[in-house]
Formats: sequence, C-alpha cells, structure tokens
Amino acid sequence: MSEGERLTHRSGGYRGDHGPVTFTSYALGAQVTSVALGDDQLFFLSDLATYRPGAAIRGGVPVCFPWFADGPDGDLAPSHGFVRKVEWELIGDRGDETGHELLWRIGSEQVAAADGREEWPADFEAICRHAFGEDGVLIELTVRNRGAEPITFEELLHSYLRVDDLDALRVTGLAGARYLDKTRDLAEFTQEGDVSFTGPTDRIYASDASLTLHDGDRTIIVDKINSANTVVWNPFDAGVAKFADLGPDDWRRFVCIEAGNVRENAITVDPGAEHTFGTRIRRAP
Ligand SMILES: O=P(O)(O)OC[C@H]1O[C@@H](O)[C@H](O)[C@@H](O)[C@@H]1O
Repeated sequence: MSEGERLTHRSGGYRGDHGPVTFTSYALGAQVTSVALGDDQLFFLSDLATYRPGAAIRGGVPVCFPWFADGPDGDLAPSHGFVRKVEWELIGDRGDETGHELLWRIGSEQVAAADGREEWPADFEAICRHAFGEDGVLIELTVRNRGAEPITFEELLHSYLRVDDLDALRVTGLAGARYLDKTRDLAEFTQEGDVSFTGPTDRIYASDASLTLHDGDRTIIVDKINSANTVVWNPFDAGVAKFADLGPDDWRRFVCIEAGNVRENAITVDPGAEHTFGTRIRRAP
C-alpha cells in the first residue's frame, strides 16, 4: 500500500511512500524533489534551494513551460518560462499496490500575475502527473488549449539526476545524435560514442531515444514519451559560481538530463486539443 501527507513546513510540499520508495513533490512548480529507493536517492536537490513563489526550486525535476531557457529567439524571461515559479493545485492523490499518483493542475488564472506571462498570454490548462512506483517515477505534462486560436510552446522536464562519481559517469543512448552546443554559440555537432563530463556541458540533442546513466554500481534509465529533444547540462567548476543556489562543489553531484520539445520541435496545439509528453526515470533492475 502507499501513503502520503501534505508537509506542514515549506508550504505546498507532499511527502509519501510506496513500499521501499519515499518521494516528495511540491505545489511550487509541480516539482518532484526527491525519489529515494531505500537509501538510493535518484535526484539532486541543492542545500541552498529556496521554496518560495517567484523563484524556482534548484533540483528535482522543474517543469519548464511555455519556453525553454530564454526562448526560441533568445529574448524571453524568466529563464525556462513561468510555471515553475508558481504554485499548482493538487487535484489527484491516489495510492494502491502498484504505486502512488499525484496530479497537479495549473490554468491561466493561476499565472495571471506571473512574471513573463505577458510574453505568452494564451488561455491554457496544464496537468502534471507524478506516478511513483517501485523503481522510480513517471512524470507527464499535459497541456490543453482553452483558447480560440492555436497555441505554440516549448516544454521540458529538467531532471537533476544525482550522481556518485561525475568523473567516471557515462551516458549512453545518444551516439550518432545531432546536437547544438550552447557553450559554443549553438554550433552543431554529432555525438560520437558515450557522453562524459570533462568541462561545462550544455547541449540540445535532437533525439527521442532512452538514455542510460552508468554511475559506478548504479544504473539509471531515462525513458522519454513524445519528446524529440534531450538537453544535457552540467555547469562544471567553471560555471557553478553564477548560480547562487548551488554550492561550489555541487556540480560534481548531478547531471541534468532533460526530456522535452524545443526550438524547431516546439509544439502547436489547436483550440480544444491537448498534448502530452513525459519522462520516466528509474533504476535498472
Ligand atoms: O538557472 P536555470 O534557469 O534553472 O537554467 C539552468 C540551465 O538549464 C539548462 O536547461 C540550460 O540549457 C542551461 O543553459 C541553463 O543554464
């Protein structure tokens, strides 16, 4: 059986368990911040993270919408859109022998006053589904167009995956994929072999493939659903200082493997229609 409870501190949190799995999810950003399989934590969460509307929680799985980074033309703020900085409403909370599901909802009314909303004023509703199971979590975002005109957006589930040993980490599944390198003015390259981390890494891959993280004895699988891109990011020692909510050594503790649809893969949804994408993050059997 699985159980859960609203947290009384850091308002909006929800903590639950399902067998050996414990999880935490926040109304702020509909953000998973923790999934622990016994004592093996899947996600990095910064000790310096803040938990207040108007800012984003550094770690877990932020929901980036309706744009990625500073948008397709590089002129939008705040970074990664506005929904990760506002509180969502919990509309579903169900546990059974197969797992525990939370449904978080947001609509145009909740973001009316959000910074950046004027850049994307469309009438929309979004549901973020967190399905916690024995081996990890499935996160799905469904966006519905409530307006009279088609809407276009970028979307990304910005997973901060905890790693034990960044020096030895290998990510497989991207060999042969084209990518734009944000550390080299968005120049285009082809991935040769595995991805490893030897310097600041910030890449937008054109790939819908599942990825595997080989982190010492741990093997973590990232599956994607309706996701044409994967962003891989680590600021490394050279880049970490510009993030006030990351400690000086935190770059050693995570890599971001982000499922999404960005740039030329932005999604257009007709009036009354909806679109779902997602990612499943689990420990290999
Ligand atoms: O600080 P933010 O807005 O959460 O962004 C963190 C990183 O997110 C990644 O997705 C981007 O590719 C990076 O360029 C960016 O630095």
